[in-house]
Amino acid sequence: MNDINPYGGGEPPVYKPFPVSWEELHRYSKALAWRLIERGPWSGLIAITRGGMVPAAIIARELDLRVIDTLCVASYEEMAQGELQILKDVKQDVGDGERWLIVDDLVDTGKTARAVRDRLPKAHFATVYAKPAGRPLVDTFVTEVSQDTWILFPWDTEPQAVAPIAKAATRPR
Ligand SMILES: O=P(O)(O)OC[C@H]1O[C@H](OP(=O)(O)OP(=O)(O)O)[C@H](O)[C@@H]1O
Ligand code: HPA
Ligand SMILES: [Mg+2]
Repeated sequence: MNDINPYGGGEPPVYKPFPVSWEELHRYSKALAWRLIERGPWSGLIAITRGGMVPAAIIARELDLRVIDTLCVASYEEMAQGELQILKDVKQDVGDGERWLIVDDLVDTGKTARAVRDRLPKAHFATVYAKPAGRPLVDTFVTEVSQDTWILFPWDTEPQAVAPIAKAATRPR
């Protein structure tokens, strides 16, 4: 198994890297929009910052939604999960969230989704990617990846040279 911790330092968690390109993210976000249009109509969309803003923009365009709000949540510092902080609440009067769509890039442990659902219990929670621990908290998603996967989003990565697999596999760690 490959292991990654692109940020270096400390005890690196061992994950399978799962790189995602802009094109893939666009395609999967559009696939999510196809699933969501059948569940509408929606009063508007709430993006969970920051990762949710990219799929939210694509979904809002596809579903022709123009009322967009944000719920600003911070939980991870690089790859380390910290204490979840709600930095800014929804500004729009959305009540219990009924007929509102919440969009995030992924659910991992489900901690973020649980905090958001506690605030907006009737809203529809949608993500592009889901790991098994968080999957029960999502109403609609597109792609499941294993819990020991780290999804590398295009905004967190840049192309760089890598050793051939044969050389990397024999290199002492
Ligand atoms: O299911 P969980 O274990 O809670 O993890 C999922 C959340 O973690 C990431 O956000 P992060 O807090 O890293 O902030 P960011 O969106 O600004 O990158 C991701 O965008 C999800 O919102
Ligand atoms: O797999 C992931 N990738 C990027 N950000 C994340 N935040 C929680 N899990 C992940
Ligand atoms: Mg996030």
